[in-house]
Formats: sequence, C-alpha cells, structure tokens
Amino acid sequence: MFAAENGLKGDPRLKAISEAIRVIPNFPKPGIMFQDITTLLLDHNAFKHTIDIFVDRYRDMDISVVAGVEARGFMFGPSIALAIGAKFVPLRKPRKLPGEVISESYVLEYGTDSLEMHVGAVRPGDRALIIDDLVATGGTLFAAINLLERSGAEVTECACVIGLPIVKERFRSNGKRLYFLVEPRQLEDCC
Ligand SMILES: O=P(O)(O)OC[C@H]1O[C@H](OP(=O)(O)OP(=O)(O)O)[C@H](O)[C@@H]1O
Ligand SMILES: Nc1ncnc2[nH]cnc12
Repeated sequence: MFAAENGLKGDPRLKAISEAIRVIPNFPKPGIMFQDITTLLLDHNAFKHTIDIFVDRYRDMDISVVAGVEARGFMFGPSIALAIGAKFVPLRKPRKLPGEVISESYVLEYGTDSLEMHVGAVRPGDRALIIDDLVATGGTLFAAINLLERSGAEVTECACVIGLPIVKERFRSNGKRLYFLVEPRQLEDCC
C-alpha cells in the first residue's frame, strides 16, 4: 500500500522525498528510467523524513529483524532497525557472505540475480520487515521473502521508498504486504 492511502495523504514529507529523487533516463540500459536515491541521501531533511515515516509505522509492530536488500536496502535498513530495536540482516548478492548461506534466484527488470542470507541469522519465530529502495517487478522482494520464510520467519511487511503501483496487485494476490512511500518520478517531474 502507498503511504498516502494510509494516513499520510497530503503529508508534505512525501512531496519532499519524491522531489529529492533524481531520474536518469536510459540507465543502466536504454528504456530504463533509473530512480536515483543517492540525491535523497544528500538531502538531510528528505532522508530523515524517509527514516521517520518507516520508524513511526514499524516501531509498535513487534518486529525482531529488519532484512535489507543489497545494495540500496543497506542505506535505509540499519537506521530503521536501530530505531525500532530489531537486529539487521543483510541479504547479499552471490559470493559476498563468508559463512554458510541459503540462496534464492530471481529475474530483474534488466537481468537475473540471486540473493543470499547467512544460515542462523534469522530464527524460527522471528518477525521480519524487508527493506529496499525500490520495487519494480517485485522479483527481488519475493526472493527476499522466500529466504526469510525458509528460515522460519514471519514476514510482516516489505517496505520500499519507491514503488510502482502495478506491483501492488501482485503482492495482494500472493497475500503479502507491501508499503511504499512514493511512486517513481518521470523525467518531466524533475531536473
Ligand atoms: O522489483 P525488482 O524488479 O526486482 O527490482 C528492484 C531491485 O532492483 C534494484 O536493485 P539492483 O538489482 O539493480 O541491484 P543494486 O542495488 O545492487 O544496484 C533495486 O534496488 C531493487 O533491489
Ligand atoms: N527504474 C529503476 N530505477 C532504479 N532502480 C531500479 N531497479 C529496477 N528498476 C529500477
């Protein structure tokens, strides 16, 4: 669900967050409108609003683990985990984690990839929140959900800064919860 449909309609923080995201057309390949969150990280107010909105939503949900998706989920997840009193678990690209891992493959808007998680980082009974910067097809988040559920965790919700409205139906039909703050920017909205 989009934050504006859930109590934040008209909240000026959402506009500030959206305006801090830069759009780079045709990166990393023709036809992709790349949503660049590095400019959001440069804007202290917009970055803080992003973390504050997530912390307000998740602080009372009894979440024990925040799992961040490499690479951009690492930029938001740890701050949220610290603020809500949860552990942080990195979900990494292949061959980056040194210990024993479990792995899930997925198809991307521009290729295929896998995510890996350390065995033992997540325990049966953990209540998980998965964080990433953006959901496009949802393939990455579904791989992340599978990793956590295979470890016995209950995935409470997936949260992203940017979400394509079209992906909401895919989550709903799979019985999974998705929360995102803003829709992708178009080039004419920005720069
Ligand atoms: O919803 P999806 O279609 O699965 O796409 C979303 C994923 O794509 C991007 O990461 P990317 O794979 O480009 O990796 P990076 O963050 O390491 O650059 C983004 O940060 C998400 O993780
Ligand atoms: N359009 C996009 N912008 C940034 N990251 C992405 N990951 C998948 N699609 C993307």
